[in-house]
Amino acid sequence: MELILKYFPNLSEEQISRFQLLERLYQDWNLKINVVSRKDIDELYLRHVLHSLAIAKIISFKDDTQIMDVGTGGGFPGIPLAIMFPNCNFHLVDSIAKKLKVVNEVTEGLGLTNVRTTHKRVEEINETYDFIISRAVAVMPTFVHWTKGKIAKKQNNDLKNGILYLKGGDLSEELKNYTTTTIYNLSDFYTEAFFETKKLVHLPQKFTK
Ligand SMILES: C[S@@+](CC[C@H](N)C(=O)[O-])C[C@H]1O[C@@H](n2cnc3c(N)ncnc32)[C@H](O)[C@@H]1O
Repeated sequence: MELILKYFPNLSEEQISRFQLLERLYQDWNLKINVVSRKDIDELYLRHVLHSLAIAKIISFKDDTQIMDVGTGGGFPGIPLAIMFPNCNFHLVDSIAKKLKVVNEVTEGLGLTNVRTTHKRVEEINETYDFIISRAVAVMPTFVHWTKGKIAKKQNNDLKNGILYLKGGDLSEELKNYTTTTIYNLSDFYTEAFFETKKLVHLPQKFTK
């Protein structure tokens, strides 16, 4: 938890208690339904929470921003961001029901009212969002194809509506067709070795049509 406060020192009491509660909730639920690897549970705050919150290092979502987390798995990056932005709406989607069971239990345990979940493939979702967030789900061309037409035209935030994708490694080949993409190195935000090769990609709306 100190790790979170190191990079996000201005959290409210409610946010701090929710972030603290996360560890126990994931430990408990992970014993029943394994959605996070053992090693990752031991380093939940580093590998999952802080990693998810990298998105909050480049954007402070305005109130009422609509966000979909595609392939949320156990709730990342959606859950930490829903704690961070309690006045934004998060739609967490995954094609595997048992993962969403954990997400629903954690959401309830935290008392979050800004999270809903849907058990579907993202291709079957017919809504629009200001931002589509994701981590480790598909290569970018596939992801762009799946999420086509799901970004709202109206802009409410300083950053252009679009995809915010957490990725690792060399992205030059995968992103060569998306020329106005911005790639953020997470090592610019965080000093831990885990983030050395990690990136956050922002693909603005016009490339997601
Ligand atoms: C490697 S896991 C990543 C989970 C989570 N985002 C994280 O970073 O911890 C990929 C997840 O994407 C989901 N997924 C893959 N293709 C999908 C699709 N077309 N629609 C919805 N979910 C999908 C899988 O069920 C799985 O839970």
